[in-house]
Amino acid sequence: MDPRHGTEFPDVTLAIIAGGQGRRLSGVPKGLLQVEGRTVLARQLALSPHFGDVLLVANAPAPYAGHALRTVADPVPDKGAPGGVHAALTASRTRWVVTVACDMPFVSLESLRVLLDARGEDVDAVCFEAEGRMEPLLAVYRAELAPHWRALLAEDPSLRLLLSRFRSRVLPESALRAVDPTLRSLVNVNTPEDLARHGVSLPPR
Ligand SMILES: Nc1nc2c(ncn2[C@@H]2O[C@H](COP(=O)(O)OP(=O)(O)OP(=O)(O)O)[C@@H](O)[C@H]2O)c(=O)[nH]1
Repeated sequence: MDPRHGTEFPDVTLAIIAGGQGRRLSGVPKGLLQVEGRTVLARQLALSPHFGDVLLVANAPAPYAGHALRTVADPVPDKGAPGGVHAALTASRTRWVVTVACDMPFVSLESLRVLLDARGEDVDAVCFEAEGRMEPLLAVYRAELAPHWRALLAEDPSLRLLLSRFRSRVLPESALRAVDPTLRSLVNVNTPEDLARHGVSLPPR
């Protein structure tokens, strides 16, 4: 599929990063976790009409097969989330990529707009810092970083280290709170306790 035109962000791919093993949730495909009867993946895909393209990064794609999504695996395996972002940058057909982790059930379009509006010619990546932490899995990246990113993967870097190697714009918590007062877009669920706290359910057996 060619990148879609006539959308709000035709030069941006929405990349859902779902290549982890979800060990703290006994290996459940986290994109199939449910909120109010809808999977997290479906909630995130509801944002996709605003973007030029959409992409799923999953090393074990079978659980997501029903969605008929363009799906890629990590070209460099065993690098964790940095390898997932690399996969998205490599597979992108658009100039920019917005990454969303598949374990973030409450990502809003408004929060993505804040990130996307902070792009510029002198910027390679944009993310938020909130409650003292950067969140590089709700972030915008320039796709042409892919080869540089790949070279750095040899060092087994964290996402935060990678961001420090590029021209990254880190937006303050107040920028997100202006559109998302409780920072729900940044919630990610990793453990049974997280599921209970945020009203997220396991997929039906
Ligand atoms: N493509 C890709 N994505 C990954 C990889 N490791 C983690 N992720 C994704 O990165 C995000 C954050 O992952 P984590 O919570 O750190 O790891 P996880 O594998 O989901 O869960 P745990 O095994 O419990 O740590 C999720 O969206 C994962 O799907 C990987 O090796 N490749």
